[in-house]
Amino acid sequence: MLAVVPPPITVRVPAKVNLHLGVGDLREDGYHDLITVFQALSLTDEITVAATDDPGVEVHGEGADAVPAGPTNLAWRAVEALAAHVGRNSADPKVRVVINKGIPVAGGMAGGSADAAATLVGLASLWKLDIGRDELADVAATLGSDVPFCLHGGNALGTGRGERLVPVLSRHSFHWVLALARRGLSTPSVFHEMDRLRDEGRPPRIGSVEPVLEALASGDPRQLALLLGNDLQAAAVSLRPTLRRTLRAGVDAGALAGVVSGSGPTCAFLCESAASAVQVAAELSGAGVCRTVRVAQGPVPGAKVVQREDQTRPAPPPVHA
Ligand SMILES: C[C@@](CO)(OP(=O)(O)O)[C@H](O)COP(=O)(O)OP(=O)(O)OC[C@H]1O[C@@H](n2ccc(N)nc2=O)[C@H](O)[C@@H]1O
Ligand SMILES: Nc1ncnc2c1ncn2[C@@H]1O[C@H](COP(=O)(O)OP(=O)(O)O)[C@@H](O)[C@H]1O
Repeated sequence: MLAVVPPPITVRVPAKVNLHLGVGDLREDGYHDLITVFQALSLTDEITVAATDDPGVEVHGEGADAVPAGPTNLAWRAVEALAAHVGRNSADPKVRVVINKGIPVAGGMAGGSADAAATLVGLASLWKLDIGRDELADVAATLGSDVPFCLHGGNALGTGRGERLVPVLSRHSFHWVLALARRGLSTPSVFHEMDRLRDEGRPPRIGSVEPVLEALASGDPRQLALLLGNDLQAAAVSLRPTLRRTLRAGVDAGALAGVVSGSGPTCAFLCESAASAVQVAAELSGAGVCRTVRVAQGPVPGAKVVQREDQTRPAPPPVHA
């Protein structure tokens, strides 16, 4: 009898920006306690998981060369973790993962975490698992601090390492311009640099989170712009001093405010409207302060299976007169 091979599953997953990233002291386990407000943005990766006799990971798209295609890829670690969790053979999971990157690599936008979250959602569907989002989030948290939020999407308040989430309501969409850098920054190095700067007595810590939650609820981008804050920003700028110029250029171009996204080096600029974001993006891309710019909006949903009719279709062949 012929075995029925399930069709491949494609999952779309968003990047994140931290609207507020308050970092506590270094813990004994090497992590820092965080109080953060995440927002999921319409800058996405697409992951396809398929049953196969030729297992492995393929990476395509922007920055693919900088992403490991072997067992250290976070998506592959997600395959192994979920297989082990549900009692499948994690040493030979017979799965192929194809990653299409749209999220900048090592950009402080949770690209690797997004791929891990998408892989969990894809495999739950491919393997027809009877597993709830909470159980999936527990597996996600073993893979990285940001992975649960990539499953969750929307807006959320993150505590602990960032893995404990409470949904946060917001009104309206917010419009962003993202300035992508030529080279990434390593997350652990930025946390180390922040500890070093604190040992030297600098810099001041950001304010409390409550006003940020109120601004999100109000939906007023001007109110939110005044409150964007990131305790890792000074460390990212210390390691990459050109970011100071990028942050200034975005505001000069008409953004309401700019902030380094997570551990950087991507800079995120909050704009008044969709039209303003397009204008800011055009001006910023001519300013020579970043590799490229993207326009995005948030919040958007977390990792989600792409229904067949929504899948990115190949471009139609050119029509000749
Ligand atoms: C800084 C943030 C903010 O959202 O995002 P990114 O800039 O990476 O996107 C996250 O906390 C990153 O989360 P993630 O990228 O999943 O980090 P993990 O793999 O869990 O940890 C990588 C390393 O970062 C440091 N780390 C991470 C999280 C945390 N709360 N405290 C830490 O000190 C530790 O040195 C850890 O070994
Ligand atoms: N699927 C993946 N996508 C991107 N990076 C990955 C992936 N798997 C492992 N990595 C590694 O994780 C590092 C951090 O990348 P990423 O998650 O994109 O950035 P950040 O932690 O700044 O949000 C990269 O330098 C890369 O080597």
